[in-house]
Amino acid sequence: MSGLEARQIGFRRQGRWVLEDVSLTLRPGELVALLGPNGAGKTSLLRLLLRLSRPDAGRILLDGRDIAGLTRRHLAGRVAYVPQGHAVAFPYRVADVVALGRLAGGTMLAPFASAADRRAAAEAMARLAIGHLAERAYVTLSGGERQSVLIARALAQGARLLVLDEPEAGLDYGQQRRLFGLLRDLAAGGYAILATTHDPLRAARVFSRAVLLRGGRVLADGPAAAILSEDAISDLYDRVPP
Ligand SMILES: Nc1ncnc2c1ncn2[C@@H]1O[C@H](COP(=O)(O)OP(=O)(O)OP(=O)(O)O)[C@@H](O)[C@H]1O
Repeated sequence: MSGLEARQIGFRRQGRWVLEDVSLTLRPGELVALLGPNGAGKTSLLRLLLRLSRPDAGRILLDGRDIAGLTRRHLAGRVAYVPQGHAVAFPYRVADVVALGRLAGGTMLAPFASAADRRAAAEAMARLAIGHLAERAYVTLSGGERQSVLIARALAQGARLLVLDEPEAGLDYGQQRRLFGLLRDLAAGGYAILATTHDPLRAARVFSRAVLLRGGRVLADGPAAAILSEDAISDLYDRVPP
């Protein structure tokens, strides 16, 4: 299968299963929301998919191959991570932060960006309409601008699977609308996108699929509009986990 697949993942921390029997697929063209109350295990799952942690049970496959055996370069060429904009503070110009994506994908030979790297970074910035920020220092940007830069960095990386951690955090309404419009366009263009979100009502409208996680287990997985009913949302957030 082309894409990412978690098969019956288990993840233990301090003698407790943080994730148990979690299966999930992410295929080209899908825009998948990962929802769940605080502590449900969303971040832990993202970290496993990005190979930042190793599962204690089950396997994670990328294009049918276990990610445990892939080179860092191969993985970064396929899967890009977009952290929360306010969580990272690069001490660089915006154009350099975007070009860092080329380094992650192994297409840029450190420490200098080639003409092709600069072109890829410029294209990604144009796509996010942030070309005018290229010479600004990243740390001086607003939350929305930072989020756009981090998505541009992921696009410059060349990976077609994007994993985003609460991309709407800290963005005003207009910026959120533009962000989700962009994610939809990318999915329509064949990108596979998985994003955590704390906004089930928007997820029902915008995402093609939703995966509901509670107490480290998958509660539901299916078409976002169908499974994010009012009852399902209150079941997800209002019931105390076992
Ligand atoms: N390294 C660790 N050691 C101990 N407990 C951990 C560790 N990592 C995660 N946990 C626990 O696992 C559970 C899931 O955490 P996780 O951060 O994945 O949840 P989350 O769904 O992302 O929550 P939030 O919405 O608050 O960000 C929490 O109870 C957390 O305390």
